[in-house]
Amino acid sequence: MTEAEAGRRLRQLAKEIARHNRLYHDQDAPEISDADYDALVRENAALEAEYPHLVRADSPNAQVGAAPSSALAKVTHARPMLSLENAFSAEDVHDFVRRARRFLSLSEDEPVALTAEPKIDGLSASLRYEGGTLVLAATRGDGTVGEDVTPNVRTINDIPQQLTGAPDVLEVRGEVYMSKADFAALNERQAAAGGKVFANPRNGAAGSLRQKDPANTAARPLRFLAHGWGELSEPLGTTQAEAVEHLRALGFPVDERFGLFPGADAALAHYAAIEHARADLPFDIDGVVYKLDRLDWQERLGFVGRAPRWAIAHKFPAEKAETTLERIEIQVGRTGKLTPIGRLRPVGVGGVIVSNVTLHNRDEIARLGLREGDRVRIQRAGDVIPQVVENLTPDEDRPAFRYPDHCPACGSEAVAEEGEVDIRCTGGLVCPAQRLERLKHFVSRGAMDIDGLGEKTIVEFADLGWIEKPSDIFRLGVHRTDMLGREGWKEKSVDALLAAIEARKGFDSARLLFGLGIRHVGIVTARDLLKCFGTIDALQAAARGDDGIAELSAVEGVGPVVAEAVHDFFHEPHNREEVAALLRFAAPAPFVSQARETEWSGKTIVFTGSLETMSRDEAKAQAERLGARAAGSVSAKTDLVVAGPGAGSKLKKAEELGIRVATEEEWARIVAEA
Ligand SMILES: NC(=O)c1ccc[n+]([C@@H]2O[C@H](COP(=O)([O-])OP(=O)(O)OC[C@H]3O[C@@H](n4cnc5c(N)ncnc54)[C@H](O)[C@@H]3O)[C@@H](O)[C@H]2O)c1
Ligand SMILES: [Zn+2]
Repeated sequence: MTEAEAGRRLRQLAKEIARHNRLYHDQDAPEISDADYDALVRENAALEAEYPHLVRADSPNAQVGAAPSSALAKVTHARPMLSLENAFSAEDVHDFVRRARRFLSLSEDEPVALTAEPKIDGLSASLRYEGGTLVLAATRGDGTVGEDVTPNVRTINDIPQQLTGAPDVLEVRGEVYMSKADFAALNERQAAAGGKVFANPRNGAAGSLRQKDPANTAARPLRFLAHGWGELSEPLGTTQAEAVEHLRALGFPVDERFGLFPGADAALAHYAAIEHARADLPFDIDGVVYKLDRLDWQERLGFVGRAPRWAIAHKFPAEKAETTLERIEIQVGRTGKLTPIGRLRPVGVGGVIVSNVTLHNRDEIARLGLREGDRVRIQRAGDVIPQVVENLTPDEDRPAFRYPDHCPACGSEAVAEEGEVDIRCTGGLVCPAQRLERLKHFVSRGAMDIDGLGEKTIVEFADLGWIEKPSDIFRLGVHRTDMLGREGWKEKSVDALLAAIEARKGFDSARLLFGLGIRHVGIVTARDLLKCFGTIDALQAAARGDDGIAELSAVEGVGPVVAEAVHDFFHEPHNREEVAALLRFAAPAPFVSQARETEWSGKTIVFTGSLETMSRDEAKAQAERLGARAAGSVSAKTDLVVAGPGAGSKLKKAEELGIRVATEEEWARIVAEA
């Protein structure tokens, strides 16, 4: 590599690592595995070692975490909260001890005692007690400035609010984490409620702690383990082990596997024991942390860059194995996304038998050149789904795996959106894989709003084969007698349901169009489209015309991505048949714009963060009724930003541009008063 190339690569790495730091630490939504992330960091460190004069001011090597979120108040730490240097082998650990010896000028035979304990995969928190009372709790943030999470931390049972016999000023540092079982249950609840699903317990814990509303944190089962301290008005002991024992005596949970060892070899044996127990621990760990026991030595060693010289994290290797990829199968998700799954000849990896791997998407299959029958190396890291990391029998002459261009569940065409790797089935209305989601959406409050047709009933009727597609809802009357014969149905409830359905004939055509569930077509876009074309029939004709996409893109408020989605939808014959049936049975009313002339007419409003009393679509519809336009991104032309909890970059941008920001409550007042 030439020097110029090294410089370019270092710049790329700085940018790339900073992006992953934001995704991981700030948004709690990593895109790559920790092992892949660590590889980028190591590549950066190796290049910096080779070209020390090229080390950048924004070197990832000198940074901790990510800047604190603007949604929470900032706290400047009394003493910085650091990261840890990593070791990946026993040799790295011996090196660490050798470096410390040299730094302290110790003789060869002077023993260097080490503590060793699990490295808990959570997020660090600093708890400040004054006069024995918890007064402040903060996240690490970028190490210097963190986020104030005091009210949130008060909801964690493991953390004492009051201490007896503690130093006047005591900052306890440790890990806020979520157990594996609580994490699985949280994700299940989040998925059922259509909320954010977390990649791992660490992200789940971080997302749960960093809430604007502590009531949200209280609803999440968070725990705490102490492993260190910050500012102190008097020392906790003269050694790490003494100080940790002191914290335990004050009432802080300390992991039972914390131990003191006479030297590196004994500490490494403890590492092996912890690694062996790893799968059975109730929480995720990603390594073992060793610390020099003597605090006077810690003091002298101090820290360099972003990490102390007296501690190191010995990471567990990702677990790997080799086997045969027997088949590649395509699954269709609830939202129509096609996902390739690899069926393997079963193989043991780190104590479990693995027979399936995710192959992610079409690009990943192409990148690895995978075909059925290939020998592959697979990796399982923590509790994540195993993945293929290497194709051991690549062969460019054999034909590549043919990725389907039709949905295996319904035969509709499957397409990728511009710039997207995911391939999706376009036959949403008729695809059995997407049936329940589509039906639920169709009858939902913002769409056809059919009373009495909840999720449970939809599942019941779908199982009976009475409703497969939305138009079947309007033909439910033919099953009236059968319905009456079913448990839980009385004449009154059956007739109420049939009347509610009947009442939706001749209903709002924008709501019907929205109810079709065309990708990217929310209620506002549905109105924009109908404002221009008048009826769904006319819209369909335009979408199918020679210049369909261009014609749709020309509509105010509709961009090329939406235009393409609408075009793809009407291109699919299955969908056209279903739309024709719906127009026949539901006979929607022609579109009438409901916008009023108000002080908000012609203004642009952006909604960001989560809204609690209304759906995003309802909020946009409200804006429309005031004659305003709901936009997706903040620019100098934005007139108002309505920000709910969790608002991120859009809120920040609004603040930078000096744009008016309102809470959901204030927005409700604006709507009521306009
Ligand atoms: N996948 C991604 O995109 C991505 C992005 C950024 C970071 N990461 C992961 O995060 C790591 C870097 O994050 P980091 O800077 O927080 O470093 P780290 O998590 O590897 O180590 C430092 C942290 O370990 C914690 N810790 C847990 N148990 C401890 C114990 N017993 N004693 C002392 N400290 C303990 C402390 O909170 C400390 O801040 C990477 O190694 C990577 O695995 C992943
Ligand atoms: Zn399909």
